[in-house]
Amino acid sequence: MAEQTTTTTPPSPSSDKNSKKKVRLGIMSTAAVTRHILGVIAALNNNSQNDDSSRHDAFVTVAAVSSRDAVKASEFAAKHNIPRSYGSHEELLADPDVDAVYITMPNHVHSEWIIRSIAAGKHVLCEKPMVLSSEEAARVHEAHSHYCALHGRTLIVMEAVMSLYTPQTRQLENLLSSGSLGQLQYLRGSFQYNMTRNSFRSSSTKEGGGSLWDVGCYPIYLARYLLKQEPVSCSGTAVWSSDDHETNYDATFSGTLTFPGGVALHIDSSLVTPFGTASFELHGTKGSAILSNPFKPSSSADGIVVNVVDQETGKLSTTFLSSSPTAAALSTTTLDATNPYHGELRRFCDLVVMVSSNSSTEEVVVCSTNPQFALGQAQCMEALLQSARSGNTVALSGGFEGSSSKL
Ligand SMILES: NC(=O)C1=CN([C@@H]2O[C@H](COP(=O)(O)OP(=O)(O)OC[C@H]3O[C@@H](n4cnc5c(N)ncnc54)[C@H](OP(=O)(O)O)[C@@H]3O)[C@@H](O)[C@H]2O)C=CC1
Ligand SMILES: O=C1OC[C@@H](O)[C@H](O)[C@H]1O
Repeated sequence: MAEQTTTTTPPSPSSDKNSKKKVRLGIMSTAAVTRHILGVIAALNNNSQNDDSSRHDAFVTVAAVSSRDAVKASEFAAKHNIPRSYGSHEELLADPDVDAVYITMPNHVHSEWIIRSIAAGKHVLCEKPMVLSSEEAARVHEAHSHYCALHGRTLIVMEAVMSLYTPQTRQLENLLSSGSLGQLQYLRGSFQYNMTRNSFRSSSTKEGGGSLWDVGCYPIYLARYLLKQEPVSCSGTAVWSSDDHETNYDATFSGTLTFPGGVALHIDSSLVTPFGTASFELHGTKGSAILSNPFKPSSSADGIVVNVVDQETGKLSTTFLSSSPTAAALSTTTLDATNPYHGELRRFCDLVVMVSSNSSTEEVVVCSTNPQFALGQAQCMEALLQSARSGNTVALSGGFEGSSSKL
């Protein structure tokens, strides 16, 4: 467990020429996943140079990068035009000109570095999964509450789940609140691919390896986010990578989570299918919504097919929610085709600026970035793995106090 330290002068986001706040981000590690956020930031910078409208203002800048290896850090910094590089994460945390960190290390060290970052007074965007157990979740929660109370300052700690920040997800929220699908009956989510490179993903499940932690988590995040509820029980089945319980991981996972009122979520995930697939479906008493690329939409054609049966005439109508102009045969509603990593980064930076300027923190309490959201997720993941190991259905306590109402 990291020692807690205190900061004397909390950093505050810098201002550009138009007095717009820019969050100064420090990237922790040279992981492959950083390419998504770096791509968004490069595009933002490019746009703001070529476009005077505030629509394209760069709201974030990468101030520094750290790695366990100073040479790697400096090469990464040179490649991506990052002003400062450090050969240790401690040095980055001591940089007063870093407001927030982006934690991209392997899963088993996330909670340690979140806690160290909080103690250094930094806002945190941490790659999923933020934590690997309820115990880690509770430690992060305690460190966060302790820091905020001691310093009278709100720190944002957000789990980087890009799927929650897409236009498709906004559209699903609208569909559910409109009631057009009727009473929800069940949801189904799937994410599989062929893991071709060696990584922490083939470490034991205790260390965050396996398909459930890597990709099976996405339909669970999305369902909890949309339903605004925590499941009450679950069961899971895995195809294990070996017979050694200490070191094996789930190469493939299938599970069912039951929410209050009996709504079921079926999930499956795999690291060993020959090609990648992903889908998410919601089925209600009046209709269904089917997404072909729900977690990481990448093109304008990644939309939602909504089938609704008219209760009086029995007639089925199909709508395709998409930004694709080729969907002319169906009744088409346009979605804004935004990069999911842009939505995620924008949300994080808006929250950092909001709490740094001491404006209302009410939104922080009710948004999906509340640390409670990660706590509820940790309970689901632990319970599913426990069920797959034991062969029993596992009861869930409904999440941490207030987690579902604060999504
Ligand atoms: N949201 C998304 O779309 C995606 C999210 N992810 C998440 O991002 C994270 C990183 O995944 P990925 O990019 O594939 O990872 P990589 O394997 O590419 O990189 C992880 C980095 O962490 C550092 N590292 C490696 N081992 C250790 C260790 N034992 N302790 C501390 N640091 C270590 C290394 O950086 P260095 O040598 O510089 O220290 C390494 O480059 C994971 O949590 C994953 O779940 C991954 C892919 C997509
Ligand atoms: O989080 C993730 O999402 C996309 C996958 O390709 C990747 O392996 C995983 O870590």
